[in-house]
Amino acid sequence: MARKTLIAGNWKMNLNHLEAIALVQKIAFSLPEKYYAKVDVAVIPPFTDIRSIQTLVDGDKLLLTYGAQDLSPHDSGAYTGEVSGPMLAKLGCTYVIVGHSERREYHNEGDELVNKKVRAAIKHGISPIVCVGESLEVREAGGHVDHGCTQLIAALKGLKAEQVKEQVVVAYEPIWAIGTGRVATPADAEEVCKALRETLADKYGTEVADEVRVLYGGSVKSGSVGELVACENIDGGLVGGASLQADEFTKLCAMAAGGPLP
Ligand SMILES: O=C[C@H](O)COP(=O)(O)O
Repeated sequence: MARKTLIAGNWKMNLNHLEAIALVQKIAFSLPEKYYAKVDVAVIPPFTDIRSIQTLVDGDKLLLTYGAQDLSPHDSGAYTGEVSGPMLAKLGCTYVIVGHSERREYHNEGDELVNKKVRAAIKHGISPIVCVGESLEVREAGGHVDHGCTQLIAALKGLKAEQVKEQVVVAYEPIWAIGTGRVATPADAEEVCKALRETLADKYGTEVADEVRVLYGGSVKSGSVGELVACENIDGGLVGGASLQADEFTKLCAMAAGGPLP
């Protein structure tokens, strides 16, 4: 079992391409290269920033990777406003977020569409960061574990074990913790992340489940990431607000790698 910690910064609908360049440069400048041996760092900007970030990463041989926040289930055609897997692959995206609760809620994305998007990502060699997570109502009713596991099974429907093992990243994001400042306790996050891994083991075998990275997301900060990634089944963070500030994000990545910045 050799799962490398992943910190992915989901910028959501923030920062134009000039601001994106400035932030990536600051991150690259502030996070010494040695930390990348212990933690994979990714930025997930709006579509309009990706080309600028690609140029920066390629040109300066930066060690961080990048991805997109969504993709179309279709490869091309008359789908106004959509961005396809082949387009993202051509831009060198390593990851794409699929099934984020904000897309499920504001764009009515259901399990079937999430599954199609996951398959589109895999088909084009992009790792889907598959988000699952319950509302406060579901948690208070005690249904959080079942909810996350059911969402995960639906999202991965039709995938081969090899594809899950090599390409899928899972993110447990309880909706009540997103953007609220109310981070889940390590024990609460670990409970669900462990159950998600067990679900993967039941369906695809332990060899697969042991390789898949399961992240936690929801108000993760530099002060909380250490105890989260210390949990056996939490392999990193999907970070929203804290990924928009270079100082906080680099500190967070360093803490996830096991030590503070020098
Ligand atoms: O994708 C990221 C999550 O929605 C977490 O956002 P947050 O760190 O601002 O709570």
